[in-house]
Amino acid sequence: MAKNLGELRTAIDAVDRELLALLNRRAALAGQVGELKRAEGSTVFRPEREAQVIHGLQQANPGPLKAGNVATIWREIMSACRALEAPQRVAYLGPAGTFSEQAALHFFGSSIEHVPCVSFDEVFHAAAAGTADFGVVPVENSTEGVVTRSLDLLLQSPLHIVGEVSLLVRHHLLRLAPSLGGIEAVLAHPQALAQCQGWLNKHLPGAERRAVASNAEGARLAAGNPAWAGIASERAGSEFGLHLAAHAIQDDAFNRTRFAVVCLPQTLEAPRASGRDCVSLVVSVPNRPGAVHDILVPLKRHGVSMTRFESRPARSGQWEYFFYIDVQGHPSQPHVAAALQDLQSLCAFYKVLGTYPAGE
Ligand SMILES: C=C(O[C@@H]1C=C(C(=O)O)C=C[C@H]1O)C(=O)O
Repeated sequence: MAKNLGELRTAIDAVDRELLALLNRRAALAGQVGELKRAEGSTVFRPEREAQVIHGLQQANPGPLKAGNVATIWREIMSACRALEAPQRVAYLGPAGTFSEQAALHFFGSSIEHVPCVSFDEVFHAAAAGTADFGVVPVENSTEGVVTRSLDLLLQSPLHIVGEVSLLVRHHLLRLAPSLGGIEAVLAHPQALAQCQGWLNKHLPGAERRAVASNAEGARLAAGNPAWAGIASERAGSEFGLHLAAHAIQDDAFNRTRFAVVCLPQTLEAPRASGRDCVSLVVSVPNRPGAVHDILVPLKRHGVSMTRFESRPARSGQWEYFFYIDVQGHPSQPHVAAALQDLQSLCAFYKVLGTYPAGE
């Protein structure tokens, strides 16, 4: 016979008590693992182990919970377990409500200490100087291409990449009024203005476009002037009490941004193989015919897939370039190690930016 509401709620309360006991048992076990790791001098946070935990549970999941729900729930459980040791301090381009913050929460879960910064340079500086344990910076957008400042900073910095996050980026037009009338200026980060230029040309051709340090900063300013609008996330809208005057105004419905998680090598050594890994490199080759072709040959020869190839001027004034290359796999796999070794022997400059579990 079907249970009534009261009986169902009593059953749910009983399950919640069981879950609570199990979660605390899990937290105590994670704490013991932490003690063991500290005793042997290794770092507590292991992103590749967490990626495996989530992947394993998704495989074992009989439903009705969806795979995405399983990931979200366990990311939070593991975040809470880690924070019992010491909350991780994570730097990102602030203020609250930026996509960088969203990426940080996606990667670390919400049991973190927020270190919002005013620029990408400051994010790198905070993580390198130790005022933050990790930094999260955008590296690439599916509409606008690379985030050049982040790539330049990665090249110069002692930080390495230990993880990546890919976020679907939906931009909304946010302002004090719920409609489009009377907007004189639209304030946002240059990347967001560029990702929405088609929509702005069509719907707000007369409005000035003003570049500001972040989208959330644009939203904050729009909250102080009824003739201004910001382009930012829904979260930034609620943070500053703004209406969504227009929903999802990015020109590409599938607009995504990829973020890198960076830290000093002593904060977290390179993650071990998770089974779905990526190596990011930056190299330069001597300026001679065929040199760029040559660096791709070892990858082909050893059967290593390249998922990214970008160039940036080397600023030598000589039309020389740095090449940013991502390959699939982990250097502990012999074919990956052999390909990287051959590639390195051809390069005038070679730096591994990081080895990390591939984001979804
Ligand atoms: C408990 C561990 O340490 C940390 C916490 C984890 C967890 O809560 O499952 C997983 C990996 C580490 O980041 C572990 O390595 O198993």
